[in-house]
Amino acid sequence: MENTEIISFIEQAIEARKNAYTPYSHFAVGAALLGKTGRIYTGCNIENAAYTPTNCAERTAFFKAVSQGEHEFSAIAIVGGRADMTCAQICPPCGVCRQVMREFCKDEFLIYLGKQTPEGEISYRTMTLGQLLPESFGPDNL
Ligand SMILES: O=c1ccn([C@H]2C[C@H](O)[C@@H](CO)O2)c(=O)[nH]1
Ligand SMILES: [Zn+2]
Repeated sequence: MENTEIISFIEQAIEARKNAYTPYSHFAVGAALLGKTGRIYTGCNIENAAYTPTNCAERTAFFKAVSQGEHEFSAIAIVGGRADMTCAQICPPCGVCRQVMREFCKDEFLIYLGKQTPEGEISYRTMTLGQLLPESFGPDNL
């Protein structure tokens, strides 16, 4: 993906973040997941009064995609921050989401950690799954 494509990919994560359901943490996260078919699946975090059933934005995107028959992915964009603010700082995926990524993606899977200034300027850091989850346990280990 070239830079302008990555920016519009991150914009889709920013748009998905608007649907985050976060009455407990007030921390809203959005994700956009690019399947190898070219389709994009978005997700937001969805919290729960019992707390532990909470689903992260990244897993929402993965589970939507898999439930629609897509199993191979190239990249994910993630943005997050206080619900009443723009995502001014990057939001790395939690360990559970990294492991869910590992189920469907190899070390080369691209993770764009986006952020946006209150003025609207978007920037990002590019990481791979191999960097965020080294020496991982995956389907090949069984
Ligand atoms: O990468 C992350 C980190 C946190 N969260 C959610 C879980 C919870 O709803 C809130 C605070 O942890 O943010 C995500 O969706 N993705
Ligand atoms: Zn997570």
